[in-house]
Amino acid sequence: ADTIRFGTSATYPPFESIGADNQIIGFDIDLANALCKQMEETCTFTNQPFDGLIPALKFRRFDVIISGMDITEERSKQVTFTQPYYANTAMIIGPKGKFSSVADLKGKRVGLENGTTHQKYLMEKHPEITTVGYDSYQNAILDLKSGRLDGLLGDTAVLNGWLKSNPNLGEVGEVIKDPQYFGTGVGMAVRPDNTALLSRLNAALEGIKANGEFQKINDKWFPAH
Ligand SMILES: NC(=[NH2+])NCCC[C@H](N)C(=O)O
Repeated sequence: ADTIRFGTSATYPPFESIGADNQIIGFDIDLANALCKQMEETCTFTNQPFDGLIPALKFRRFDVIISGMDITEERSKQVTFTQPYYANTAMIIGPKGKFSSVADLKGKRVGLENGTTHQKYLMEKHPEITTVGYDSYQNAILDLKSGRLDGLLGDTAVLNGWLKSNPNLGEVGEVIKDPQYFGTGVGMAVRPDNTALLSRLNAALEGIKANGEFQKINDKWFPAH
C-alpha cells in the first residue's frame, strides 16, 4: 500500500485540533483515515498554519489538504477540489449581549485566521470593521475571551461549538451565506495534475457515504444537539 500524505491546520475543532495526548484529532482526521482504509492505503498527517497549506501542497510536502477548507473559485485556480463533504456558513461571535448586529461592530476589532475566506470577506465587505489576522483560531479565541478582540468570524459549525463551552459569548447578527466568498462547501484539495488521486478520493468518499461510515463520523463530531 502507498502512503497518502495529508496536510492540515489543527486549530479548528471539531474539524481538526490537537487532542489531550498531542495527537491531531477531529472530523477531518477520522474522515481521511476512513478514506485511506477504503482505498487500502496508509494516511499520514502534517500540521502547519492554514495560510501555508496551498503553497506546501504545491511544494509536494503532502498530497491532499484536508482542513475545513471552503471550495472557492480563487483557490480553484491553484488546486483542484474533491466533491464537497460538508456544507458551510459563517458567523460572528462576541461578548454575549454586547452587539446586536454587524453594524454595531463599526470601528471594533474582529479576529480570524490568516488565509481564510473569513479574512477576505471581512476585509472586502466590512472595511469599517478592523480585521485582526491570527496564525491560529485558538489564539483569536483567547484574545476574544480576554477582551483584546470584540468579535471573531469563523465557520458556524466551529463557532457553535465554542459558544457551547463559553457561556459568556454569543452570536452577533445573522448567519452569513455568501457563496462568492465562502464557496460551495468544504472539500479536500489536491494538485491539479494529480487527477488519479482526485478520482480515488471522490470514489472513496462515495464508498463511505454508501456504507454508512461517513454518517457515523459526522454524528461523532457534529452531534445534532
Ligand atoms: N483548519 C483550519 N484552521 N481551517 C480554517 C478554515 C476556514 C474557512 N473554512 C476557509 O476555508 O478559509
